[in-house]
Amino acid sequence: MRGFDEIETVGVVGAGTMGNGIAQVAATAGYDVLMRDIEQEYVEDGLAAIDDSLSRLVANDTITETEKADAQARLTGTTDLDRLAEADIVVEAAVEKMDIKRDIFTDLDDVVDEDVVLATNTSTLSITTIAAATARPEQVVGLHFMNPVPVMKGVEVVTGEKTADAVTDLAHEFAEALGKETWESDDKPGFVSNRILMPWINEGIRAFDEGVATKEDIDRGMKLGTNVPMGPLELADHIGLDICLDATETLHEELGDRYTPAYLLRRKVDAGDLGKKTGEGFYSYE
Ligand SMILES: NC(=O)c1ccc[n+]([C@@H]2O[C@H](COP(=O)([O-])OP(=O)(O)OC[C@H]3O[C@@H](n4cnc5c(N)ncnc54)[C@H](O)[C@@H]3O)[C@@H](O)[C@H]2O)c1
Repeated sequence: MRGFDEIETVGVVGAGTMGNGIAQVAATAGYDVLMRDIEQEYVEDGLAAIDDSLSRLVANDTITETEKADAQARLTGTTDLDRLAEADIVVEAAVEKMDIKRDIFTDLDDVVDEDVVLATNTSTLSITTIAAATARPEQVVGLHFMNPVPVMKGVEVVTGEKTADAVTDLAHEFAEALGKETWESDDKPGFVSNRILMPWINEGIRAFDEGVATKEDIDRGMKLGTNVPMGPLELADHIGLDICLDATETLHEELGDRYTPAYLLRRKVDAGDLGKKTGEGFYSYE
Protein backbone atom coordinates (compact mmCIF):
# COMPACT_ATOMS: atom_id res chain seq x y z
CA MET A 1 0.00 0.00 0.00
CA ARG A 2 1.21 3.53 -0.80
CA GLY A 3 1.90 5.11 2.58
CA PHE A 4 0.89 8.47 3.98
CA ASP A 5 4.41 9.89 3.45
CA GLU A 6 4.21 9.06 -0.25
CA ILE A 7 1.06 11.12 -0.85
CA GLU A 8 1.80 14.09 -3.11
CA THR A 9 -1.17 14.10 -5.46
CA VAL A 10 -4.78 13.78 -4.31
CA GLY A 11 -7.49 12.73 -6.76
CA VAL A 12 -11.01 13.99 -6.04
CA VAL A 13 -14.00 12.53 -7.87
CA GLY A 14 -16.87 15.04 -8.16
CA ALA A 15 -16.58 18.84 -8.19
CA GLY A 16 -19.87 19.53 -6.39
CA THR A 17 -20.44 20.88 -2.86
CA MET A 18 -18.22 18.31 -1.14
CA GLY A 19 -15.75 17.55 -3.94
CA ASN A 20 -14.72 21.16 -4.39
CA GLY A 21 -14.45 21.60 -0.61
CA ILE A 22 -12.19 18.53 -0.29
CA ALA A 23 -10.10 19.71 -3.28
CA GLN A 24 -9.76 23.13 -1.65
CA VAL A 25 -8.55 21.86 1.73
CA ALA A 26 -6.13 19.40 0.07
CA ALA A 27 -4.66 22.17 -2.13
CA THR A 28 -4.33 24.60 0.79
CA ALA A 29 -2.64 21.83 2.81
CA GLY A 30 0.06 21.67 0.09
CA TYR A 31 -1.04 18.70 -2.01
CA ASP A 32 -1.33 18.69 -5.80
CA VAL A 33 -5.00 18.04 -6.54
CA LEU A 34 -6.80 16.61 -9.56
CA MET A 35 -10.54 17.24 -9.33
CA ARG A 36 -12.59 15.25 -11.81
CA ASP A 37 -16.25 15.68 -12.82
CA ILE A 38 -18.21 14.35 -15.77
CA GLU A 39 -18.89 17.70 -17.54
CA GLN A 40 -16.56 20.67 -18.05
CA GLU A 41 -19.34 22.97 -16.78
CA TYR A 42 -19.39 21.18 -13.40
CA VAL A 43 -15.58 21.32 -13.19
CA GLU A 44 -15.69 25.06 -13.83
CA ASP A 45 -18.46 25.60 -11.27
CA GLY A 46 -16.32 23.70 -8.74
CA LEU A 47 -13.22 25.79 -9.50
CA ALA A 48 -15.30 28.98 -9.22
CA ALA A 49 -16.67 27.87 -5.83
CA ILE A 50 -13.10 27.29 -4.62
CA ASP A 51 -12.07 30.72 -5.90
CA ASP A 52 -14.96 32.33 -3.96
CA SER A 53 -14.19 30.37 -0.82
CA LEU A 54 -10.45 31.19 -0.93
CA SER A 55 -11.27 34.87 -1.56
CA ARG A 56 -13.38 34.89 1.61
CA LEU A 57 -10.43 33.40 3.53
CA VAL A 58 -8.18 36.17 2.16
CA ALA A 59 -10.78 38.82 3.03
CA ASN A 60 -10.86 37.71 6.67
CA ASP A 61 -7.07 37.34 6.86
CA THR A 62 -7.07 33.56 7.31
CA ILE A 63 -4.76 33.16 4.30
CA THR A 64 -2.74 35.60 2.16
CA GLU A 65 -3.24 36.36 -1.55
CA THR A 66 -0.03 34.41 -2.21
CA GLU A 67 -1.31 31.36 -0.33
CA LYS A 68 -4.53 31.55 -2.34
CA ALA A 69 -2.59 31.72 -5.62
CA ASP A 70 -0.29 28.86 -4.54
CA ALA A 71 -3.26 26.65 -3.65
CA GLN A 72 -4.93 27.38 -6.98
CA ALA A 73 -1.70 26.64 -8.85
CA ARG A 74 -1.71 23.15 -7.25
CA LEU A 75 -5.27 22.48 -8.38
CA THR A 76 -6.26 20.99 -11.74
CA GLY A 77 -9.85 20.44 -12.87
CA THR A 78 -10.50 17.75 -15.44
CA THR A 79 -13.17 15.60 -17.05
CA ASP A 80 -10.56 12.99 -17.96
CA LEU A 81 -10.81 9.95 -15.69
CA ASP A 82 -7.36 8.73 -16.85
CA ARG A 83 -5.69 11.75 -15.21
CA LEU A 84 -6.46 10.12 -11.85
CA ALA A 85 -3.68 7.64 -12.66
CA GLU A 86 -1.36 10.30 -11.18
CA ALA A 87 -3.08 10.17 -7.76
CA ASP A 88 -1.49 8.79 -4.57
CA ILE A 89 -4.91 8.71 -2.85
CA VAL A 90 -8.40 9.25 -4.28
CA VAL A 91 -11.42 10.66 -2.43
CA GLU A 92 -14.72 10.07 -4.19
CA ALA A 93 -17.49 12.65 -3.63
CA ALA A 94 -19.96 11.99 -6.45
CA VAL A 95 -23.70 11.59 -6.02
CA GLU A 96 -25.12 9.41 -3.23
CA LYS A 97 -26.29 6.50 -5.42
CA MET A 98 -24.89 3.02 -4.87
CA ASP A 99 -24.91 1.98 -8.55
CA ILE A 100 -23.05 5.15 -9.57
CA LYS A 101 -20.49 4.81 -6.76
CA ARG A 102 -19.87 1.15 -7.60
CA ASP A 103 -19.32 2.04 -11.29
CA ILE A 104 -16.93 4.83 -10.26
CA PHE A 105 -14.94 2.47 -8.01
CA THR A 106 -14.72 -0.18 -10.73
CA ASP A 107 -13.35 2.50 -13.10
CA LEU A 108 -10.95 3.83 -10.45
CA ASP A 109 -9.70 0.31 -9.80
CA ASP A 110 -8.68 0.08 -13.49
CA VAL A 111 -7.11 3.53 -13.74
CA VAL A 112 -5.42 4.15 -10.38
CA ASP A 113 -2.20 2.31 -9.36
CA GLU A 114 -3.02 -0.85 -7.45
CA ASP A 115 -1.28 0.20 -4.22
CA VAL A 116 -3.30 3.43 -3.90
CA VAL A 117 -6.05 3.88 -1.27
CA LEU A 118 -9.53 4.71 -2.58
CA ALA A 119 -11.73 6.63 -0.12
CA THR A 120 -15.41 7.51 -0.38
CA ASN A 121 -17.16 10.50 1.14
CA THR A 122 -20.49 8.64 1.22
CA SER A 123 -22.91 9.86 3.92
CA THR A 124 -24.76 6.59 4.41
CA LEU A 125 -23.93 3.94 1.82
CA SER A 126 -22.08 0.76 2.73
CA ILE A 127 -18.30 1.02 2.37
CA THR A 128 -18.19 -2.78 2.13
CA THR A 129 -20.58 -2.83 -0.87
CA ILE A 130 -18.68 -0.03 -2.63
CA ALA A 131 -15.35 -1.76 -1.91
CA ALA A 132 -16.65 -5.03 -3.39
CA ALA A 133 -16.79 -3.31 -6.81
CA THR A 134 -12.96 -3.26 -6.77
CA ALA A 135 -10.19 -5.83 -6.65
CA ARG A 136 -8.69 -3.99 -3.63
CA PRO A 137 -11.46 -3.99 -0.97
CA GLU A 138 -8.87 -3.86 1.85
CA GLN A 139 -7.70 -0.51 0.44
CA VAL A 140 -11.16 1.11 0.41
CA VAL A 141 -12.22 3.26 3.36
CA GLY A 142 -14.85 5.88 4.25
CA LEU A 143 -13.58 9.43 4.65
CA HIS A 144 -16.73 11.35 5.51
CA PHE A 145 -16.12 15.10 5.46
CA MET A 146 -18.72 17.51 6.83
CA ASN A 147 -20.26 20.43 4.94
CA PRO A 148 -18.87 23.09 4.40
CA VAL A 149 -15.56 21.21 4.22
CA PRO A 150 -13.24 24.22 4.67
CA VAL A 151 -15.10 25.23 7.85
CA MET A 152 -16.10 21.99 9.56
CA LYS A 153 -13.38 20.37 11.68
CA GLY A 154 -14.68 16.84 11.84
CA VAL A 155 -14.09 13.88 9.53
CA GLU A 156 -15.64 10.47 10.17
CA VAL A 157 -13.40 7.53 9.21
CA VAL A 158 -15.52 4.51 8.29
CA THR A 159 -14.11 0.99 8.21
CA GLY A 160 -15.60 -1.54 5.81
CA GLU A 161 -15.67 -5.27 6.42
CA LYS A 162 -12.33 -5.72 4.63
CA THR A 163 -10.63 -2.36 5.27
CA ALA A 164 -7.05 -3.05 6.43
CA ASP A 165 -5.95 -1.46 9.72
CA ALA A 166 -3.09 0.31 7.93
CA VAL A 167 -5.62 1.90 5.56
CA THR A 168 -7.77 3.09 8.48
CA ASP A 169 -4.63 4.58 10.07
CA LEU A 170 -3.72 6.31 6.81
CA ALA A 171 -7.26 7.76 6.55
CA HIS A 172 -6.94 9.33 10.04
CA GLU A 173 -3.46 10.64 9.25
CA PHE A 174 -4.50 12.11 5.89
CA ALA A 175 -7.57 13.86 7.39
CA GLU A 176 -5.35 15.30 10.13
CA ALA A 177 -2.90 16.56 7.50
CA LEU A 178 -5.84 18.50 6.03
CA GLY A 179 -6.32 20.18 9.42
CA LYS A 180 -9.22 17.96 10.53
CA GLU A 181 -10.03 15.93 13.63
CA THR A 182 -11.41 12.43 13.22
CA TRP A 183 -13.58 9.81 14.83
CA GLU A 184 -14.19 6.27 13.67
CA SER A 185 -17.35 4.35 12.85
CA ASP A 186 -18.06 0.80 11.81
CA ASP A 187 -19.75 0.35 8.42
CA LYS A 188 -23.34 0.39 9.75
CA PRO A 189 -26.10 2.44 8.03
CA GLY A 190 -25.60 6.19 8.50
CA PHE A 191 -22.43 5.57 10.56
CA VAL A 192 -22.41 7.67 13.76
CA SER A 193 -23.27 11.07 12.30
CA ASN A 194 -26.14 10.54 9.86
CA ARG A 195 -27.77 7.69 11.74
CA ILE A 196 -28.55 10.26 14.43
CA LEU A 197 -28.71 13.51 12.41
CA MET A 198 -31.02 12.43 9.55
CA PRO A 199 -33.94 11.29 11.76
CA TRP A 200 -33.64 14.63 13.60
CA ILE A 201 -33.90 16.57 10.31
CA ASN A 202 -36.68 14.28 9.06
CA GLU A 203 -38.70 14.80 12.25
CA GLY A 204 -38.25 18.58 11.92
CA ILE A 205 -39.70 18.40 8.39
CA ARG A 206 -42.60 16.26 9.60
CA ALA A 207 -43.30 18.66 12.47
CA PHE A 208 -43.42 21.56 9.98
CA ASP A 209 -45.63 19.62 7.54
CA GLU A 210 -48.00 18.61 10.34
CA GLY A 211 -48.37 22.24 11.50
CA VAL A 212 -46.66 21.93 14.87
CA ALA A 213 -45.05 25.36 14.36
CA THR A 214 -43.79 27.66 11.60
CA LYS A 215 -40.50 26.67 10.01
CA GLU A 216 -38.86 29.67 11.66
CA ASP A 217 -40.12 28.61 15.09
CA ILE A 218 -39.04 25.01 14.61
CA ASP A 219 -35.51 26.23 13.78
CA ARG A 220 -35.51 28.86 16.56
CA GLY A 221 -36.86 26.37 19.07
CA MET A 222 -34.12 23.85 18.37
CA LYS A 223 -31.38 26.51 18.30
CA LEU A 224 -32.46 28.29 21.46
CA GLY A 225 -33.69 25.17 23.21
CA THR A 226 -30.85 22.78 22.48
CA ASN A 227 -27.94 25.08 21.62
CA VAL A 228 -27.33 23.75 18.08
CA PRO A 229 -26.04 26.28 15.52
CA MET A 230 -28.75 25.51 12.93
CA GLY A 231 -32.29 24.17 13.19
CA PRO A 232 -33.36 21.09 11.20
CA LEU A 233 -34.97 22.92 8.25
CA GLU A 234 -32.11 25.38 7.80
CA LEU A 235 -29.61 22.55 8.05
CA ALA A 236 -31.56 20.45 5.50
CA ASP A 237 -31.43 23.37 3.01
CA HIS A 238 -27.73 23.71 3.68
CA ILE A 239 -26.97 20.01 3.13
CA GLY A 240 -29.27 19.73 0.07
CA LEU A 241 -32.73 18.18 0.26
CA ASP A 242 -31.83 15.57 -2.37
CA ILE A 243 -28.87 14.45 -0.23
CA CYS A 244 -31.13 14.31 2.85
CA LEU A 245 -33.72 12.25 0.94
CA ASP A 246 -31.12 9.81 -0.43
CA ALA A 247 -29.60 9.39 3.04
CA THR A 248 -32.98 8.92 4.72
CA GLU A 249 -34.06 6.41 2.07
CA THR A 250 -30.91 4.36 2.71
CA LEU A 251 -31.56 4.41 6.46
CA HIS A 252 -35.20 3.44 5.83
CA GLU A 253 -34.20 0.51 3.61
CA GLU A 254 -31.59 -0.71 6.07
CA LEU A 255 -33.18 0.06 9.44
CA GLY A 256 -36.93 0.07 8.89
CA ASP A 257 -40.01 2.22 9.24
CA ARG A 258 -38.79 4.64 11.91
CA TYR A 259 -36.65 6.19 9.12
CA THR A 260 -39.43 6.66 6.48
CA PRO A 261 -38.63 9.96 4.64
CA ALA A 262 -41.05 12.78 5.44
CA TYR A 263 -43.67 13.30 2.72
CA LEU A 264 -42.75 17.00 2.39
CA LEU A 265 -39.06 16.15 1.91
CA ARG A 266 -39.89 13.92 -1.08
CA ARG A 267 -42.30 16.53 -2.51
CA LYS A 268 -39.72 19.34 -2.34
CA VAL A 269 -37.12 17.14 -4.07
CA ASP A 270 -39.68 16.17 -6.76
CA ALA A 271 -40.32 19.92 -7.31
CA GLY A 272 -36.57 20.56 -7.76
CA ASP A 273 -36.34 22.72 -4.63
CA LEU A 274 -33.17 21.23 -3.16
CA GLY A 275 -32.23 23.99 -0.68
CA LYS A 276 -29.42 26.53 -0.94
CA LYS A 277 -27.91 25.01 -4.06
CA THR A 278 -31.06 25.69 -6.16
CA GLY A 279 -31.97 28.93 -4.34
CA GLU A 280 -35.18 27.46 -2.93
CA GLY A 281 -35.78 24.92 -0.17
CA PHE A 282 -37.64 25.47 3.07
CA TYR A 283 -36.32 29.04 2.83
CA SER A 284 -35.52 31.22 -0.19
CA TYR A 285 -31.93 32.21 -1.02
CA GLU A 286 -30.70 34.99 -3.32
N1 LIG B 1 -23.92 17.83 0.97
C1 LIG B 1 -23.53 17.44 2.18
O1 LIG B 1 -23.79 18.11 3.20
C2 LIG B 1 -22.71 16.18 2.35
C3 LIG B 1 -22.03 15.98 3.55
C4 LIG B 1 -21.22 14.84 3.70
C5 LIG B 1 -21.15 13.90 2.66
N2 LIG B 1 -21.84 14.12 1.50
C6 LIG B 1 -21.71 13.11 0.43
O2 LIG B 1 -20.77 13.60 -0.51
C7 LIG B 1 -21.13 13.13 -1.81
C8 LIG B 1 -21.27 14.31 -2.74
O3 LIG B 1 -22.32 15.16 -2.24
P1 LIG B 1 -22.45 16.67 -2.75
O4 LIG B 1 -23.33 17.35 -1.78
O5 LIG B 1 -21.12 17.22 -3.06
O6 LIG B 1 -23.26 16.45 -4.11
P2 LIG B 1 -23.35 17.42 -5.37
O7 LIG B 1 -24.59 17.04 -6.08
O8 LIG B 1 -23.12 18.84 -4.97
O9 LIG B 1 -22.06 17.00 -6.26
C9 LIG B 1 -21.91 15.73 -6.84
C10 LIG B 1 -21.03 15.89 -8.07
O10 LIG B 1 -20.64 14.60 -8.53
C11 LIG B 1 -20.61 14.63 -9.94
N3 LIG B 1 -20.60 13.29 -10.48
C12 LIG B 1 -21.63 12.45 -10.71
N4 LIG B 1 -21.18 11.31 -11.26
C13 LIG B 1 -19.83 11.44 -11.38
C14 LIG B 1 -18.80 10.60 -11.90
N5 LIG B 1 -19.07 9.41 -12.41
N6 LIG B 1 -17.53 11.06 -11.85
C15 LIG B 1 -17.26 12.28 -11.35
N7 LIG B 1 -18.19 13.12 -10.87
C16 LIG B 1 -19.46 12.69 -10.88
C17 LIG B 1 -21.82 15.47 -10.29
O11 LIG B 1 -21.73 15.96 -11.64
C18 LIG B 1 -21.75 16.58 -9.23
O12 LIG B 1 -20.98 17.69 -9.69
C19 LIG B 1 -22.38 12.27 -1.65
O13 LIG B 1 -21.99 10.93 -1.50
C20 LIG B 1 -22.97 12.82 -0.35
O14 LIG B 1 -23.78 11.90 0.30
C21 LIG B 1 -22.60 15.24 1.31
